[in-house]
Amino acid sequence: MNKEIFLVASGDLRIAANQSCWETQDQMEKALAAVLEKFGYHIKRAHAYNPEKKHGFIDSQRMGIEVFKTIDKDAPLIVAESVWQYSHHVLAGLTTHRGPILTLANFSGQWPGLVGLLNLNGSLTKANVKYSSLWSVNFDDEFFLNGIKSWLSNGEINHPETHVKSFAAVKIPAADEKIGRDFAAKLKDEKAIMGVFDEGCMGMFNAIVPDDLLHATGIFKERLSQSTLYARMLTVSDSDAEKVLNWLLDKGMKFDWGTDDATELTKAQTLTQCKMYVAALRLADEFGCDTIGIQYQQGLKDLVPASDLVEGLLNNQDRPPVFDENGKELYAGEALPHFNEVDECAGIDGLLTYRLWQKLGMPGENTLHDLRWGEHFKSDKVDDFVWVFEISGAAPPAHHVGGYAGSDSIRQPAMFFKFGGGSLRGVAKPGHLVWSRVYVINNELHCDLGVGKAVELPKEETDRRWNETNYQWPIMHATLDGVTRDQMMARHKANHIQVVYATDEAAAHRACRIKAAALEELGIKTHFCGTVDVTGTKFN
Ligand SMILES: C[C@H](O)[C@@H](O)[C@@H](O)C(=O)CO
Repeated sequence: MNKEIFLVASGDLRIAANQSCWETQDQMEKALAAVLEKFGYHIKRAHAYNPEKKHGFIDSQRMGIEVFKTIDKDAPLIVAESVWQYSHHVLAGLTTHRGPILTLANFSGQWPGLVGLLNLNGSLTKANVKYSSLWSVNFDDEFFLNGIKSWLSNGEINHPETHVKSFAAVKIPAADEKIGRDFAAKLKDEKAIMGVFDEGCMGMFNAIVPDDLLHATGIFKERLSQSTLYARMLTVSDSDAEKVLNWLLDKGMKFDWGTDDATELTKAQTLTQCKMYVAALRLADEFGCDTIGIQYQQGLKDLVPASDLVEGLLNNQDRPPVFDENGKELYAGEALPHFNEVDECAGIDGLLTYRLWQKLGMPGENTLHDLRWGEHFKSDKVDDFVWVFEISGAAPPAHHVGGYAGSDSIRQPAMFFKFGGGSLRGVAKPGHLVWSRVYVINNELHCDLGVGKAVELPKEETDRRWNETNYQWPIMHATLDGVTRDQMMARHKANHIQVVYATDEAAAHRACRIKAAALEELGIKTHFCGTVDVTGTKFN
């Protein structure tokens, strides 16, 4: 391989995020350069630090296109990430790059860099761009060194996928298959509407499902606008907003209110969020939506506080009642599954899972999380690699220890959310899980799924993990059965992962099989990851 390797770093659109994260990115690039020098390779940054902006990231699609004009198309190229990044900043350039591409991140939770890497990988996969990927805590471990040697000598890294079994290659019990297929056939026949409040959040190309692929599942998009949502918020009365807030306070939910609008959560911000909650349900009802996604970024973030509290409430079956202007209760007694950051892949999954779980007699509340980071943890209750699943919004209080009373709302970090607003935060209760992810590859919908557990960690460890990441956001301590950290990182084609609880371990395995059959019936090719009891013999 050419001894000179180009490096690009895609960043956020929000200048405050790019400035806050620059130091970490710079340190990471220096550590990487030192390792590559040892192997006789030299890094050439394709874009310089910008002293006026005070960061060295590609911060727009236009800038990315201009930077790629200066890169030799046949040269080896590393996309190095230690921050949350917008994939479309570099996607255009990467689609026409001919040399070997390596996407790489430091395995750290400080900023959502791993989340950015996984989004980029999912986006490149959907765009049919060939790439290799690597991650490392200090760039000195065997896994990383073997990977980088392989890339430097062959221009590629092949991560084994021995933990994956495709649905087409196994035989699940006929009774499970029938339940899943019958359920999905009905869903497909009856059809469903996915309300999309402004498509394409934060450059997440992988999160946009092409309409023709979606239509084949029986789901159709209703393209809605966040401008309409804002206009509708203006029509919600103060007393309707107060009723929502009082309902939450009566349930015991806590709000970390202060008085400084710029740095603290204020009651006024929370009340605006309550108006958004009411407006979202009224609009969803008006358009007959079965699920909705509000992106918040690009547009709404410049007008009002964050949508995160709203998203968590919508995803919970027990939630403040909302009425239309004629007094009819909307979606009475039901959640309105919400896909955070308008991640349409999660939207398909969230809707199907909510309804299927109810059919199976289990609570249907589910959510996406970011696959944020993780570390091995050993105690008398767990000895495993424990992931930090964490997301700014969308986690339903039903997932939290103590429900509403165990949940609180903390001001969103100013670097991402200048108008504040609170989260709906809690610690996910211990229990058995089914995890999944729908993604696009070769212009087809696929889904990986498996089983795992939300585990209990000591309070100090929860606090440590929160402080290493975003203490404002809901957290789940998750272990994945039969899938190692590196298998997960190598295979997962998205920044998000969907999770739902099952009543016990046997139910998790059975529901995972049934869900796979349902997805197959919708035309989504499924793949069991890890030690799923596909034959249904382990728990008899
Ligand atoms: C606020 C941040 O940009 C987050 O939205 C980001 O880390 C994500 O959640 C990406 O999925």
